[in-house]
Amino acid sequence: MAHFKRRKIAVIGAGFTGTTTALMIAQKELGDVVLVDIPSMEKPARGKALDMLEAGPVQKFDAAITGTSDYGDIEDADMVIITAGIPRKPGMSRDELVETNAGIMKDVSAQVKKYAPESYILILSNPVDAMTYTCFKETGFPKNRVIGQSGVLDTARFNTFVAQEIGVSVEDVTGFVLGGHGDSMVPLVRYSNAGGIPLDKLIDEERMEAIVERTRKGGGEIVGLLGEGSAYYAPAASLVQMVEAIIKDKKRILPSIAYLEGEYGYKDIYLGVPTILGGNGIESVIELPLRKEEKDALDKSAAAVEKVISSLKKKL
Ligand SMILES: NC(=O)c1ccc[n+]([C@@H]2O[C@H](COP(=O)([O-])OP(=O)(O)OC[C@H]3O[C@@H](n4cnc5c(N)ncnc54)[C@H](O)[C@@H]3O)[C@@H](O)[C@H]2O)c1
Ligand SMILES: O=C(O)C[C@H](O)C(=O)O
Repeated sequence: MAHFKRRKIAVIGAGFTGTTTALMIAQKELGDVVLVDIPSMEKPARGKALDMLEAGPVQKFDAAITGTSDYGDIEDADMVIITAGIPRKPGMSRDELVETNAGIMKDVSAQVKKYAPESYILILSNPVDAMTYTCFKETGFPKNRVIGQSGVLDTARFNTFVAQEIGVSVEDVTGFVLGGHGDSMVPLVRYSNAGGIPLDKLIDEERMEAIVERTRKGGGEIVGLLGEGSAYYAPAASLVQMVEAIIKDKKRILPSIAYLEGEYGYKDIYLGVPTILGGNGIESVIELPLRKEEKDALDKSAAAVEKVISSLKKKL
């Protein structure tokens, strides 16, 4: 007889992005959440989990949320979201986090491989393209189950700025951002629209270029304003959209950091591309024809990611 159970979703790193993601998952009743942090942070992780749990009766959600430092508690998780790692400080690039966060990513990946070998992994820790590559190599999981988040967030930023510029609902704006999660990411204006209307019919070239530039530097803008730490509300919302696409087998067209084996002309790299996200994780990568200037911009972004990955390859 069938016995239905809630999904088990592990969130590694009980900091700003991890806890915000956990709360949003619970609010949407996507599954029970296990929040994991290092032993010295176990008590705060348990405290935050309990606090969120107690929001359930008010907000009317049923989801168990627990905090722990014991990786045994993620056993047989259906999905693992990795947010463990340090954020950048004002003036730093994400790539400067690579040494510290690669060490953390290796440790976490080994634990996920041991305790949740069938899980789908979503990675947030920066520099996220290279961290997703690290997790892929360390776990040996198939590429459809190791997925990085950046494009949903970068597109959300682009959509926000476009909607503000033309004074319309964010719901009507569909942006499109390709490439690595760095300042050379590639917002593709030609494939973006508002209510189906191409953006060049609504926004002049100079204003559009300013929006593209602001999108590229969107993470840094928030790092500068916060003074300490980096963005977490929109990153968490972006992760949750990807979790939902997979758990509900929605087959959404969303940008993911995917392992490429020849798509767009790149091999053995993780990079942001349009994908179909469904019950099997990344079910396919959508390849689009690019104009020369678009492909040049993507090449530049891929080269920046490749440089960070190469620095890690010797140690993987
Ligand atoms: N890809 C993106 O779009 C995106 C967006 C936002 C943040 N980020 C990145 O996500 C990471 C986390 O950001 P944050 O704001 O949550 O930082 P944070 O400092 O608030 O939280 C990170 C947590 O990870 C924990 N941690 C460290 N090592 C661990 C380990 N081995 N196991 C379990 N937990 C461990 C820390 O104790 C801390 O609680 C950063 O690297 C940040 O740059 C990426
Ligand atoms: O900017 C950062 O360092 C965090 C994250 O990658 C973001 O884009 O908000």
